[in-house]
Amino acid sequence: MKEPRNRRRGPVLMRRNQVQDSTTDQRLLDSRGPTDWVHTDPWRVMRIQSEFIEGFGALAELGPAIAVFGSARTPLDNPSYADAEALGAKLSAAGFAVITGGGPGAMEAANKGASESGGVSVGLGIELPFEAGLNQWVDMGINFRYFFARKTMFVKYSQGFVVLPGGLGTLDELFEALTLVQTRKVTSFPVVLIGTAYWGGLVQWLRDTVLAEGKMSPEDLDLITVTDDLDHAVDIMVAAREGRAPGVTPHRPE
Ligand SMILES: C/C(=C\CNc1ncnc2c1ncn2[C@@H]1O[C@H](COP(=O)(O)O)[C@@H](O)[C@H]1O)CO
Repeated sequence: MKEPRNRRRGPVLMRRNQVQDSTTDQRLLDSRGPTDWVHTDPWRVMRIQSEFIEGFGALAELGPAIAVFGSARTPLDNPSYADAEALGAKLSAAGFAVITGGGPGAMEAANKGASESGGVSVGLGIELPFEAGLNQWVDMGINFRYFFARKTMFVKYSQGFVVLPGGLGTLDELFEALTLVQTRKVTSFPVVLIGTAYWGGLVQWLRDTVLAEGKMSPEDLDLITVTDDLDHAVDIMVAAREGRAPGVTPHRPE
């Protein structure tokens, strides 16, 4: 008797009319057919996964790093630009990689300071409708499509946050950091706001209204330092790295 046509797919055996004429590779490489699946959630989940894989892979061996946030609109001649640039240089000199959002303004300045002083200048860019791309001072850049994947990278790979004057994006990053620490979703890390005149009102409102009305704990406020002194900001980050900062445990116990 003639042996029936058969094909194995892993542990599965198929015979007679169950045998497909095409191979798996052939079907993969065939570009004909519907393409609407690229706009479905299961495919998006794969893209999201790939952003985490790329991010974790690229940043895993970065070493100690500080995230610097601040306005995308800070012009070159603004004192905040000079502060961001000097901060990038000082953090590099203290042995930290500098991670920014990779965009213009304060981000560009911090990357410039880090790069020009021979440090590690990282930009985690985000795809935006009006995006200008990664700034020219980013030496290691990753472009994200999803905000939440990008935010995970800031928190996972930074030992502290320094926040320069900024708008809604900067406030979002600041309050996300504080919320993650408050809810113990992340090991406590220092948050330094640069610019007493710019941030003073916000911190006073947090103290006089939010704290006074029992909507937050005093310890949550202890996380924040407001200063005009860049060296003080860097000292706080160094102290946290060495486990010397009050209320701040070293970020990576492992
Ligand atoms: C607004 C303009 C460009 C925007 N480009 C950005 N590129 C990368 N990251 C950005 C960008 N805009 C906001 N961010 C993130 O939010 C923070 C700054 O937001 P703010 O509202 O300006 O304070 C910053 O830390 C980034 O991570 C063209 O000028």
